[in-house]
Amino acid sequence: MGPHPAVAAIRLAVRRVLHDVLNRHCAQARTEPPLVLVACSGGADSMALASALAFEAPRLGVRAGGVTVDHGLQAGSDLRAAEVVLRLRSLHLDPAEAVAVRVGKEGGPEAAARDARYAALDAAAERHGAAAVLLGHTRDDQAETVLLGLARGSGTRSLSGMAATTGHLGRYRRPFLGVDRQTARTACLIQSLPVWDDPHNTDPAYTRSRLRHEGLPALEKALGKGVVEALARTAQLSRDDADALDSWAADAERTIRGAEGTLDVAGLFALPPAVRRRVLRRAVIDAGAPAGSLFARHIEEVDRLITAWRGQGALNLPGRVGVRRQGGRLVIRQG
Ligand SMILES: Nc1ncnc2c1ncn2[C@@H]1O[C@H](COP(=O)(O)OP(=O)(O)OP(=O)(O)O)[C@@H](O)[C@H]1O
Repeated sequence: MGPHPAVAAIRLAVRRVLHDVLNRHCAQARTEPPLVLVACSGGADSMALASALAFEAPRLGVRAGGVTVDHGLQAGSDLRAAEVVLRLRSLHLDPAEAVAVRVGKEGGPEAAARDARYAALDAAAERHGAAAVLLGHTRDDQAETVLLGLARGSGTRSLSGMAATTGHLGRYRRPFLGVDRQTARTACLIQSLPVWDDPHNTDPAYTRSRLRHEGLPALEKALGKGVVEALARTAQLSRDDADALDSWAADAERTIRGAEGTLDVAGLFALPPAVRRRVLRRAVIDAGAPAGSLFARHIEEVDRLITAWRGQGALNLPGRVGVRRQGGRLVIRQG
């Protein structure tokens, strides 16, 4: 008898990614087997991921380990991290380690914890020479990300949600973007994997938690099942659109950029708005604005300097970046 369908589904998802990691590794003419780490919070999604990695890796000649990050935000978080390490070891993942981080305040508590976590995962990947780090984001997480983007009035890039492959040299992989959360949970149950339920995930103080427990169920009630799948599909379609527009913008930019920090207004004006906004966003980031603090409304303000005000106009953006219209040029500079 084969494995339970939920277990088969998570293993297949991981196998696909490992094949890809192996192909890339071989293309680099490496002789030693690649190391793949799972980023594990101890929650159901990443425990299911750890179990599938532990099962598939030895069959494909891949070394597998795990890292858990202790954000130090709750009492006893160090004990929990130590327990996650024991669980990873019991799956024969080696290395298995806990990394403690200091969470700053920049951008709010959730963003600060995320930044600290990725910095720690990057450092762990470098330390161990890992070819890839697996993250347990599921299709439901993807649907939530798309809905949050819609509610904020975001463009196609934000609506494309999380990428399956991302980070330095495509280090981060999300094998479960096509797997729903219930499947991951069932796989944990079937395999008797102990999981830790993060209280933040059910705390109505958090937007994502309200969306998960109230918003999406209400949508499904109104529109029928399949909303999560449809939103995840929207993410993929938006990603394709955003990639195409990005490459159009990169081409356009070459002809529109003048001396350092200037753009040709007539050239910008001739572009379709979606392409123009991309060129502007890149120019503003290049001038020193932090990408994370730059929202669609900022770029719309810059855009209005080109489309609505003829001749003059100036504005200030995050990162002390100033934009001013000077005749036929848009000057974007920090300072
Ligand atoms: N403390 C942590 N240590 C290591 N990896 C983490 C940690 N927190 C999150 N991750 C990684 O990021 C992924 C997404 O985490 P997030 O908390 O947003 O989602 P989740 O749906 O609650 O996942 P999980 O059930 O695995 O906790 C996790 O599946 C895991 O791979």
